[in-house]
Amino acid sequence: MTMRGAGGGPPAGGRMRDESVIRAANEQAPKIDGLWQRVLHLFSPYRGKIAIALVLVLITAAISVLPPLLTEQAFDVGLFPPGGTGPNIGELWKIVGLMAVLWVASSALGVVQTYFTASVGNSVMGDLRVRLFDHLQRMELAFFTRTKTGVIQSRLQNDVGGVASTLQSMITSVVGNIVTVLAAVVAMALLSWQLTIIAFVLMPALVWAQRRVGQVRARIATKTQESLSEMTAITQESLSVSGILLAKSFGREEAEGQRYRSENDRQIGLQVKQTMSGQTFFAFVSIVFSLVPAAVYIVGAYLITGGVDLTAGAIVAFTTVQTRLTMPLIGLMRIGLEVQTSKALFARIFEYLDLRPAITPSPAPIALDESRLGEVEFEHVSFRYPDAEVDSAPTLDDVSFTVRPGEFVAFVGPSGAGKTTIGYLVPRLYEVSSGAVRFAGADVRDLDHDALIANTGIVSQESYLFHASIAENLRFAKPDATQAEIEEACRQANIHETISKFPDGYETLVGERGYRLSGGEKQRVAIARVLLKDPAVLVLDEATSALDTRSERFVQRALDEASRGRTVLAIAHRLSTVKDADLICVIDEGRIVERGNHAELMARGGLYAALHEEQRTDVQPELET
Ligand SMILES: Nc1ncnc2c1ncn2[C@@H]1O[C@H](COP(=O)(O)OP(=O)(O)OP(=O)(O)O)[C@@H](O)[C@H]1O
Repeated sequence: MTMRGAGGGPPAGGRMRDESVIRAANEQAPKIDGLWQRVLHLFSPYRGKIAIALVLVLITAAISVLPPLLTEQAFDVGLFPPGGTGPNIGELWKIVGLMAVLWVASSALGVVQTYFTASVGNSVMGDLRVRLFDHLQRMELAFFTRTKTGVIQSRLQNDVGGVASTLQSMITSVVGNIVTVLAAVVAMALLSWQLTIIAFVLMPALVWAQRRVGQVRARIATKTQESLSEMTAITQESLSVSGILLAKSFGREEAEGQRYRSENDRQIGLQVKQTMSGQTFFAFVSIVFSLVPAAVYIVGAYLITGGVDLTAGAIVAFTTVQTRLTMPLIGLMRIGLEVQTSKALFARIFEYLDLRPAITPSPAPIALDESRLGEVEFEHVSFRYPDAEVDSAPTLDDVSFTVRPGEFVAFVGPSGAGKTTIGYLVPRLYEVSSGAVRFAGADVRDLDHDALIANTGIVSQESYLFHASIAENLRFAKPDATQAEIEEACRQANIHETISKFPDGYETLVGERGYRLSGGEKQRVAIARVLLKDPAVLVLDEATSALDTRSERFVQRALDEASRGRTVLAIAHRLSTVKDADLICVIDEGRIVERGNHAELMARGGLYAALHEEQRTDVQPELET
């Protein structure tokens, strides 16, 4: 059984408001339990590749320990053999040859290992992106009405993209560097344990400082990502066709540019702050490491004076290893810092992944009863939008009606009365607050969701087309539609002739959101699209509103034709389009205040008759011109 009612539903992720609002008050990264376990879990499908990469890392690391030890040999056996007999050239060649072989082998292994890490890192990032995309698609409509599109896009692109480098470096750089460092420490300890202590005496302090810097950077990273979100949102809003149209028609380009510039300035500031927050620390680390050889010479001198057996070769080899250790050690600290910083990004990604859709398909769905297909019933339905004030009047209040298969039921009433909302509740785009919506006799909350969607078609007030060809837009409804089917649907929607006249015909690109088409053309393509889907129940929300009188007549006829044998719930402003409806429900302030056919409602002399009169007198002057 699914949860009933918006109030009884899960604490919908949906409850989350626009992130700029939440974060303004709370600039911390979201708290996610078991964050690192979850990050590690992302790698589990790639265990095999990771194992290969790690083996390669270990081999490379093991190999890298040998050359410094060979350096000692080169000095103490090859160049300055005991006894002062001069260099032993034969031995030196062998040692140098072995060194060269080891360097070639370690570089070759490095290339192969990079392939494995890059492939795992990118695959994990790709999986995360797809998981997030799929998850967001399952979120209820209300989530999208309250969250800026750009903010959603930014989590997918900037946050997931931002952790990419960390994902890759986590696999090998961490393990690789740890192994290199450990091996080097072992080599150093073998050469002289006393000098090793000197070399690492400041390490604990550096690790502590690194953690502090990491925490600061994580906080800055959260702000940076929020700012990036905001920038994406501004770009998405201002540089979309609708946005640019609005800015141009109101002469607001400069103001929009200013909005972008000020967020951009904030972004630059944060990026610089983020980069600089680590710089001082790493400058300090570099100084410490650079001073170690000097300290080693001094301490070495004291040790030799004190009777400790230290050869020149051992000191040179020690400082060679120590210098070679510096880069991996700093690398490790950098990764540590990067991982801490990426925590903020991972937290943002998991925060979205943890959002629970307020509307979920029933776990035990009821199969659609084909014999009752076309029946739609509202049973004492009350509804309040999830974001509406709790004590506000409900958008729909105790709405009940029954539509039998093949009937044409119209919903009319003043603007904002709740007509569109009724249309949304049929395919369960929102959950009723109380009462029930029944489709083919079953509660939509219990019904097989795919069957419900497959048998419902909506032509909404604002028809949305993808930036693709007309044919591709139509095939969205039926991917395997033949050209003949497409043309037939377009003929019914009275758009075939128009499309045929376009130079590219059905291959014409409609432009972003269909802006290359006129309002009427776009509307008719949208109608053709739903006709191609051929659903048992059609919700027409002002489907003919964008059409001129002549075109409207054609489409109306087509819709009448398409409505035959189909249940239609028509939401209309123009009462002329619903005169022949089997039932007209007059909605006012969320309630059905009158119902009946046109003649009955006219005879009643109530709201419907008043609206009719209003429209008749409104239309009159237009007809006279
Ligand atoms: N996502 C939403 N969140 C909160 N309130 C909403 C939302 N969508 C609509 N409303 C409110 O619900 C009420 C009913 O809206 P609805 O779109 O159903 O009206 P309508 O009768 O179709 O109006 P119109 O004829 O102007 O299209 C309105 O007061 C509107 O402001």
